[in-house]
Amino acid sequence: MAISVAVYFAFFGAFLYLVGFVGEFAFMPTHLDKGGAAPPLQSVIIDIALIALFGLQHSVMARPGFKARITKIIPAAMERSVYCLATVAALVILFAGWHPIEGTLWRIEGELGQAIMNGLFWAGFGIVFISTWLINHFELFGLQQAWLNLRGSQPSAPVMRTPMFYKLVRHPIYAGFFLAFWATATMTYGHLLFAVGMTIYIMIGIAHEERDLMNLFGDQYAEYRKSVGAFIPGIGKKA
Ligand SMILES: C[S@@+](CC[C@H](N)C(=O)[O-])C[C@H]1O[C@@H](n2cnc3c(N)ncnc32)[C@H](O)[C@@H]1O
Repeated sequence: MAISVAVYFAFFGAFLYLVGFVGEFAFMPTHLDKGGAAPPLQSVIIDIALIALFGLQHSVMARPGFKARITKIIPAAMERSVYCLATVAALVILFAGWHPIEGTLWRIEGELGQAIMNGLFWAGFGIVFISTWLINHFELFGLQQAWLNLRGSQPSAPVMRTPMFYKLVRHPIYAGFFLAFWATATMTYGHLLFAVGMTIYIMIGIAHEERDLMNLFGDQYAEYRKSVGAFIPGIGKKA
């Protein structure tokens, strides 16, 4: 339980850092436009490697086969916390190792345009945060599993949830991340590389996640895919 609480706060800290990192707040020690210096090609290679490391950790450790193997070594009640801890490690490596790439794809000069982009950025991270509560915040970050274990209870069977945003789209967390990553008044090449890399990773991750959800919830999830869009209401329904 103590480990899970510590991991929860570490994860929360990493999430807050991510907001400042993507938002490129001046007071951050590093952000998408502030970090190590290297020639452009070297920076691109380093950044792609950092995104790939995060993507691999996040995808491989989320699969049922990996969970089955790791719970032979660690207690099942700790599995999600270990996953979150590994995510924190991958994020810290990315935050520390990021190399900005000079050059700008677009820059919005007008105050209204900047305010709109800023609003979309905050809306994106807001949607992510709220959506974690709509699924099950404490279960997503491993606290519920540790708490039940402490009380000697077994976790109940997984439940498919479709409240609020989930009635409109199947992936509000990922839609929120897309908004937060792409909505910027100044799109530098470094920011662009991050947004493209994370978008590719999420799209690959979704294919695996939906396959797992189909196996877990069967017809219930199949019906959901038929009637609810992926990121934008009504778009991306799957027969
Ligand atoms: C990081 S969350 C992302 C959830 C969703 N793809 C989204 O973008 O909002 C991934 C976890 O949510 C679970 N999950 C996804 N959709 C769900 C739903 N409708 N009900 C319950 N759990 C869900 C997956 O099994 C996985 O453990």
